[in-house]
This record gives sequence, structure tokens and C-alpha cells, in this order.
Amino acid sequence: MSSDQREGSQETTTTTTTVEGNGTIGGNNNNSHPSTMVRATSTVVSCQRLRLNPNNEHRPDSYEDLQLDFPNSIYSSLEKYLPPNMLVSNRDEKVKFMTDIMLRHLPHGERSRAQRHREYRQKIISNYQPLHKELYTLVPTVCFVPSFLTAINDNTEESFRNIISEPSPGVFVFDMLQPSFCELMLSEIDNFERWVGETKFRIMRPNTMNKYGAVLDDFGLDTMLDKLMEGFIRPISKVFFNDVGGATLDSHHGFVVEYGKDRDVDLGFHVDDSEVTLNVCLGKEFVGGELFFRGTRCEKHVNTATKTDEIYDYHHMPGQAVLHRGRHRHGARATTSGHRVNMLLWCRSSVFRELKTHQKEFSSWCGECFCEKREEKVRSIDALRKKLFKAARQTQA
Ligand SMILES: O=C(O)CCC(=O)C(=O)O
Ligand SMILES: [Fe+2]
Repeated sequence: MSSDQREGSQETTTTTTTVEGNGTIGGNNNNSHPSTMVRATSTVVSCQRLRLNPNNEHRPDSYEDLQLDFPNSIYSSLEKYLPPNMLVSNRDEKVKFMTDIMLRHLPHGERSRAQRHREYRQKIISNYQPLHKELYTLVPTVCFVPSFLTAINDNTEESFRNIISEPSPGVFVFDMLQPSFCELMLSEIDNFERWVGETKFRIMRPNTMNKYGAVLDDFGLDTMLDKLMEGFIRPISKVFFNDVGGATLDSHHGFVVEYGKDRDVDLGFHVDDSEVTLNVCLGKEFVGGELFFRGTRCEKHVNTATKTDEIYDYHHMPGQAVLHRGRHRHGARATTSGHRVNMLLWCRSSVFRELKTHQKEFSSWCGECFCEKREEKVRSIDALRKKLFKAARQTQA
């Protein structure tokens, strides 16, 4: 995969970038004290695998009171996937087993990077004075429009379909944020950027493709965004994105991107480092900036050609949200005037990522895998037909 191709030439020959954020696994776990942390050692159980289907009868332990390497909620959601002999182990054993599995996805260099990142966050949080404290705890009636709240409270596919449109397969659009909430967020972001400018604090940008924007998790909004993911995005994803771990989203990377004069102009063609991405426009006034989608692909097929029915362009509207699989290839066109700010929540599932490492066959959600599977089916039916004809002819002869 190339590093930073822009759209234009890619609609037939596609080169897609995988964008990585600086959010680490466990990025929203800011409660690690090395002295009490439960660490994984190399144990004999580490060669065991998670089960493919969760044991939904099982009531997971609570891990809230422990200082762990990863967010506590990950342990509760992962527990249902433990092999049967592990399920009956004590809590410390289960912690060791699950931590070991998760650390396998975080090589040594990554671990010290995660520690440095925690210190970086702590430095910001102890120096930055929030402007609108009310933003830091999620109050649903302040944040969301009533139609969205009704749908979430009903929590059925029908209630979601009532407020969500699907203009192209896998792209879900709905009204989400109150205008007053968008204003508050914009003003908090301005305030944070002013503080960064005044103190000359060197901040990390949201991902490898943006020069501007800010990571919301880094200045105290991580808990609020965790609530947003767990209480509002996960229920919807469970219905529409179950095939990519929508029901088990358990960590996130939350940030804003900014486009316009003296900001980023556009965003090249890419896939996100997420299972499900929430992209919601906060404002302000702008021209351009359309989000272009070009079909969902697994790693193997990420650079394959786009089919006509996968082409879709979306026009951002303040307060309106777009929800899509992280593997849905997309990019943003140039914002030609004005100032556009979007809030993004890359939602991840540790369960899905672990299970994916054991999966060798087709991905049900990949447009190219789907075609290959269909062609294979046609070929095998054809072969069977030929075999049956031959057998019939031999019987007649
Ligand atoms: O600018 C946009 O709306 C797209 C942003 C995006 O795709 C991303 O940050 O991953
Ligand atoms: Fe993206």
C-alpha cells in the first residue's frame, strides 16, 4: 500500500492508505498505576484460543476495581469468549489470560509508546483549563436531538431505521447533535488550540494524514466519548455492523479534523484503523468537503477496483452524522471556502481483532470477497451440472 495517495486517479486503479491514529489500545484507560497493575506473565494457557462464538449465558466478572493494562470494560466484554476451562478460573487467572492475548497485539515498542502517551496526556490534563466543563460529562438531552434519543431509547432495528437513512450500502446517515452542543464543542476546541498556541505545547495530530485538528481524548474528553460509544454507537452498530464486531466495540480514538484556509484542504483515499467510524460535522460554514465512498474491502483486496454501485458522495451538514465500517474506503474532497470541523470517533473491537487473526477465509463484509465467493459458487454449480449430464448420458448409453 502506498503511503499517501490522493483521490483522482483512484476510481479505477485504486490505491488506498490505512490511516493510523495515535490512539493506542487502551487509550482511554488513564488509571494505570504500575505498583498495582495486574500484568500478564508468560503462562501455559497463552496457547489457548478464544472461542469463536460467545457464551451469552455467562455473566462476566466486574473488573472495575482493578488497575489494568487495558480499559476495564474490555475485560468484561472479552470474558464471554474465554474457553470453557478458563471461564471457571478465578478473576486473576482470567485477567492474566486476557491481558496476555491483548498484549500479543501490542509489541514491546508499542508498550513503551503507550506509557509515553499516558504521560503526555497527563501533562495536558493537569495544565489545560477546560472552558465548558459541562461537555466533559455526557448529558444526552444537551447533546442529542430528540429523534435520536427516542430511537436509542426504543433500541430496535425499526426505531433506528425510522431516523437513519442508508443512501449507499453500509453508509448510514442521521441527525444527531444539537446545534447548541456543536457550538460548545467548537468553542472548546478553539480554546484548546489557543492554549496550545500560547503555551507552545507540541500536540500530536489525530492521525498520519492530518496536519491540523486535535485528539479529544488527549484533553479530557475520553470518558465522555466512551459513554457516547457504549450507550449510543454500540447499540446501532450491533444492528448494522455485527459482522465487524459492532456489538463488542470496546475502545475508541476520538478527534476533530479541520479544513479550510490555514488548515488541511482535503483528505486522501484511505481506510480507518477502526471497526466502525462515526463522523459528525460540527460546522461551521463551508463549501466542498464531500466525503466520497468507494466500497468496503478486507486487507487483501484494499486496492482492487471500485464497482459502479459502490460510488457514493456525501455532503456534510452540521449536526448530521455518518456511520460506516472503518474498512469502507473513503476520502474527503477539498473544502474550497469557509471552515469545516468534523468530530470523529474510530470505534474498535478487541474481540473482533482477536478473532480475525484466526480467520483465513472470505470476509462477509468485503465487496471483493463477496464477488469471489459468488463466482466460486457459479463455478461449482457448473461443474456439478456437467457431472450430472455426463452421468445421465452414460446411463442412457
Ligand atoms: O474529513 C472528513 O470528513 C473525513 C475524515 C476521515 O475520514 C478521517 O479522519 O478518518
Ligand atoms: Fe477516515
